[in-house]
Amino acid sequence: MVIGAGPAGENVVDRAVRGGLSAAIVESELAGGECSYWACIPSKALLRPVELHAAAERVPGLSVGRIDAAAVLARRDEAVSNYDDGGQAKWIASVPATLVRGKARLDGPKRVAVGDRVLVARHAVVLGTGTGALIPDVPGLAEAKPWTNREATGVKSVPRRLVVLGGGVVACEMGQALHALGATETTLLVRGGSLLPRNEPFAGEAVEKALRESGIDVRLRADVTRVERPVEGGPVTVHLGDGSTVEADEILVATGRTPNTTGIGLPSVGLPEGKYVEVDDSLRAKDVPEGWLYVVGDANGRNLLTHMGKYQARVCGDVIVARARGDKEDDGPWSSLRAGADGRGAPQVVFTDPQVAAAGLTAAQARERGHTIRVVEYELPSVSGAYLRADGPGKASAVVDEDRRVLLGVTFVGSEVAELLHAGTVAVTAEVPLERLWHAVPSYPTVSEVWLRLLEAYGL
Ligand SMILES: Cc1cc2nc3c(=O)[nH]c(=O)nc-3n(C[C@H](O)[C@H](O)[C@H](O)COP(=O)(O)OP(=O)(O)OC[C@H]3O[C@@H](n4cnc5c(N)ncnc54)[C@H](O)[C@@H]3O)c2cc1C
Ligand SMILES: NC(=O)c1ccc[n+]([C@@H]2O[C@H](COP(=O)([O-])OP(=O)(O)OC[C@H]3O[C@@H](n4cnc5c(N)ncnc54)[C@H](O)[C@@H]3O)[C@@H](O)[C@H]2O)c1
Repeated sequence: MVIGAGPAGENVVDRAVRGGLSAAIVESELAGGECSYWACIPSKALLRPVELHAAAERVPGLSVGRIDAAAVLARRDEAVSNYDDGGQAKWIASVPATLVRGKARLDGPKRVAVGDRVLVARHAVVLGTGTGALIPDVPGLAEAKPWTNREATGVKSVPRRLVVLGGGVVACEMGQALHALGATETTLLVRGGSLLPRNEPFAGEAVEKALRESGIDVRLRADVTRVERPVEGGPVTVHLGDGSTVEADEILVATGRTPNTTGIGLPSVGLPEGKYVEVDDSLRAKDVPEGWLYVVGDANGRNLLTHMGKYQARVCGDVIVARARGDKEDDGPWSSLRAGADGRGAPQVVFTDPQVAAAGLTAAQARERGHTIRVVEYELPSVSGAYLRADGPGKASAVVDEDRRVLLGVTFVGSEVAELLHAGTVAVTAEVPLERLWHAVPSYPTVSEVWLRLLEAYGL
């Protein structure tokens, strides 16, 4: 029994059925989850024309017209299947698995209640309930009915004046997209001293510079004290600690996520509500007797990314099958029955222009974990391929483990660097020795030649 048909829950079902088990999946909203309708898919549909427009403008000889916001929103609607999950329901049926519509809650060991029905699992129950937007406890904010990722990705009419709270991935991506689509007066109120604080510092700096150059007002160390919206649907005023105010037509809250673990019966199995559910590397919830409860995706708080949730789901489905069969389990770090990649620094792309693509550890994280490291960097415009593409500014960095001469992490910042990332994920995950990486020759003149330049910068 799986609760939540987001990308993580759906993939558990797929693996469990492939392994010979039967499965049912309960969904209270749309099969496909947050990712398909209000997160990854619509946000990237909105960002793609923005990045392409900027890329085309950088190439001498091309002149591109204005972005047609109405056409972009129409394509977004197509990308989210007009908020109709018929295609996903069909896919679940084809697995084959049973889709149960309704809000599920645990009702004691292996028991799942949906309305007045109780379904009993033979082997396991898996939670894949995801997260919702976290609204910080700022006086007046909740009453002002702020936009979350849902309203921002589902935007029908772009507000002229937009204020965004936050400086993480959602704030940067949606701030840039909405600004380019018509929010000419966009202000980012960032609590900390930089954007994208989980990445290498040069990444946040590059995105900040690009946002500022496009006309977005980025205010770092902003202390939001109070929000007012006296008339519903009217303008909103944000008060800051220094006495200044920002007035806008809409306010978007992008200050992180909160797990959907309240009201789903966790106390009936001895677990607290409203927290990420802690799991072991086989995705089994800790402190549940007989180990029948698993948690995948955002709800376990390990890595709030679709691809990592799907990875955990593949592991979890296979674990449930192996345990149902009574197979002997290899529990080594690279066992297919353990989510060993989770703690090594998940690959992630921030789809702004410039993009930020990173895998493994940042230099700061590597130092914190006690590694002896050396960091090498290279400017992307000095790579022939990037120059020919007229990619504009960009930079790559690699964190080298000096004891083992392998890469612990890589970061690329620049136009459309997303597709450079998987080579980095492979090198970091497979712990390819630098001396062997030296023989992986990048084609000329591609942007991938930055790999060669990084190794040369290291001294090879
Ligand atoms: C704006 C935005 C953009 C993002 N972009 C990216 C991106 O580009 N790449 C990326 O990797 N990640 C991205 N993410 C993160 C990504 O959306 C999440 O990591 C991903 O959706 C998590 O998948 P999940 O299956 O764990 O949960 P979800 O996608 O949240 O799905 C959970 C499902 O469970 C259902 N559910 C919850 N409770 C119950 C219940 N009691 N009964 C029945 N059903 C229930 C929900 O209705 C939902 O359908 C983005 C996030 C946001 C907010
Ligand atoms: N392209 C992608 O992979 C992608 C895109 C969007 C979201 N996501 C994932 O979704 C998750 C949520 O993204 P997010 O941007 O909402 O969260 P985040 O955790 O990335 O960033 C939250 C930001 O809000 C700030 N903040 C927190 N509380 C605040 C407050 N009270 N006032 C002002 N600022 C405050 C934090 O300092 C931080 O900068 C992330 O884990 C992210 O990885 C991924």
